[in-house]
Amino acid sequence: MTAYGSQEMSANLKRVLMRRPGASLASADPAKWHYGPTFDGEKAVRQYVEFARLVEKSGAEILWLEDKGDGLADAMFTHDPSLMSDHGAILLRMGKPLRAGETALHEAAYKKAGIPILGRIVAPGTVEGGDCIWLDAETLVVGRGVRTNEEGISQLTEMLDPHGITVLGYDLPLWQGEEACLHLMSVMSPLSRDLALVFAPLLPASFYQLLKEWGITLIEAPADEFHASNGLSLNVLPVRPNEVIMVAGFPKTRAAMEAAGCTVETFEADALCIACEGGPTCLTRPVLRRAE
Ligand SMILES: NC(=O)NCCC[C@H](N)C(=O)O
Repeated sequence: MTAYGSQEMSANLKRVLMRRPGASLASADPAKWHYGPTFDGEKAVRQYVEFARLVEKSGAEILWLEDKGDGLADAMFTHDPSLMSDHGAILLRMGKPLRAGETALHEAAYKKAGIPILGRIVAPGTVEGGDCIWLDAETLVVGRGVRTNEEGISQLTEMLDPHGITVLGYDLPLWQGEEACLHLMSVMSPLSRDLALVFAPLLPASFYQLLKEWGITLIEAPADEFHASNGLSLNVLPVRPNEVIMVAGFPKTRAAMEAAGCTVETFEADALCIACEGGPTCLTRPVLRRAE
């Protein structure tokens, strides 16, 4: 099956590219990778099993990449090295130099699955998938920051404009510095077409205004849980509109989403997500999302 296509963030997740962490993560040097004090490679591998079980339970087909010890510890965060469109996959160029080798893994996986490549970001451009949010099928918002630069956004614009897609770039704050991971998706998780979980203090102000203009209801992520989780309380994965998977341990954030009509599943991820600076959305590269 070669099905692909995704120009939205919360329609039913039908197919997804994921990489099971193994030897590379288990032996990662936390100082080199900027992993936090709760990092424990073996525990992270175990926590991932539970996350994968939740994705499988949702009914999504998983295209698996395996970690056979190539040293690419961050490669489990498959959201970032490529982006999917209805016209094929876009191979990205990572802003974090340690992650440069991951794009080739995605390219090989798409080739094997028979999924066409629409284009690729080339030097000096950089774009990471976590900085890209489809507001609708014709509008891609991209965060400009440490990981994604202006040149990368220009290349995306040239690639997508012929398909009737507008690319809008917004400056991200520096927050915890150049070594840390702050993507646009670190401060906003779309939950359905008109509902999103946000941490407004770190959103680009004019993007916040755009979301309001578009009539998107914003759930404010409780600040104490956002900070306690290194921002990961906010990174939630919709497997269907308003049906999400989140990291366990953030009851106020969970209750805020439930009060807005969401169903929430959780998994323990102190060693996997909080330590490694990436949540459930980052652990998945949607290949096919469809309303039906
Ligand atoms: N989309 C995401 O927010 N991905 C998280 C990536 C975390 C990884 N340790 C990184 O620094 O790139």
